[in-house]
Amino acid sequence: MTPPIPASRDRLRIAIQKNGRLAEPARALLASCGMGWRESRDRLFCYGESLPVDLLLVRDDDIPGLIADGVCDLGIVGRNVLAEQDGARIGAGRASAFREWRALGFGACRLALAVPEGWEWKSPAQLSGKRIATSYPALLGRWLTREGVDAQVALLSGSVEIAPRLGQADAICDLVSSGATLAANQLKPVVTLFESEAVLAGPIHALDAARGELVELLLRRLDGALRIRHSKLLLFQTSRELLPGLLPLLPDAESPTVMQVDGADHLALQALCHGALTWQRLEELKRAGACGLMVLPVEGMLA
Ligand SMILES: Nc1ncnc2c1ncn2[C@@H]1O[C@H](COP(=O)(O)OP(=O)(O)OP(=O)(O)O)[C@@H](O)[C@H]1O
Ligand SMILES: O=P(O)(O)OC[C@H]1O[C@H](OP(=O)(O)OP(=O)(O)O)[C@H](O)[C@@H]1O
Ligand SMILES: [Mg+2]
Repeated sequence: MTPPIPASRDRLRIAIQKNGRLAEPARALLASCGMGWRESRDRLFCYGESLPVDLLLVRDDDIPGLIADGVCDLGIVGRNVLAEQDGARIGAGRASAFREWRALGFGACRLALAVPEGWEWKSPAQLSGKRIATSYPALLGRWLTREGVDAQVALLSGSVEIAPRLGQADAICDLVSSGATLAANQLKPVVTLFESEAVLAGPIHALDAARGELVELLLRRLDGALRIRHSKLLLFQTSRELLPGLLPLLPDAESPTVMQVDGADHLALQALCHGALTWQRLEELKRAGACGLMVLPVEGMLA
């Protein structure tokens, strides 16, 4: 049965992308914080069953506005979208209404200025009097002002890379990840304006007490989930004599616990490692005197 959208605002509401690049990773991250949902048949709303936290499934561009209007409390969105819309508000003389609360470590990309491959790029001054196509007029405008460049901005909502070939623009400013789309359109990136990743966005001001408590709980779980995301628990045994030679091989280990087993000389070590524990690393540890090496996944962590 389709769950009704609760009117009660003592539940928390988080907006995430319905479809697109951030949709699945955002859901997976929230699920790793212990959230489970019942989804409406139209796939626009998810009723939180394990916590009083519901999801709104929307276009990513709508997320900052939903937070600004108080329709939802938090959202998961690209920093690029958040910064662009904040810049647009400020440009229109309005106050900021949302901000980044946490960086989430996925959806990495950059906003870059790209020019035709044949251009010999020397400096931003070359763009004076040129037309630049972009979906990010506020971020581009801020950069042009800072560089003192007087260029024309052509606003496009997608397929920006094709604009120079269509004679619609001389250069572009768009998101780049692998660079494949630029290369396919005979363009080259020349300046990075902005580094982006998915972020948890929320209002500028703290939420009221009831929802504030729920947010605190969620943030504690989220911080734990983010910390252990790429982490593993490493266990091994060694002798007291060899331990000083092993510790420098674990620069990414968080406060290793050393325990004594079978008399003074025999030790067991347990450490949460944040870097990759490759076969090569394990073999190096073994050569340095570690034995009984074990790598275990970490399901949860509460500091
Ligand atoms: N090539 C890329 N690689 C990695 N992350 C990207 C890339 N392109 C965009 N992103 C990030 O993912 C976010 C969502 O991108 P997506 O293409 O799904 O958005 P969209 O087409 O605007 O979706 P919607 O239908 O929700 O409006 C972007 O705002 C950006 O933060
Ligand atoms: O550097 P790359 O790895 O090639 O990625 C960059 C492309 O990815 C995004 O578009 P997307 O594929 O989401 O299509 P869109 O035009 O619908 O946004 C972005 O707008 C670029 O066009
Ligand atoms: Mg969008």
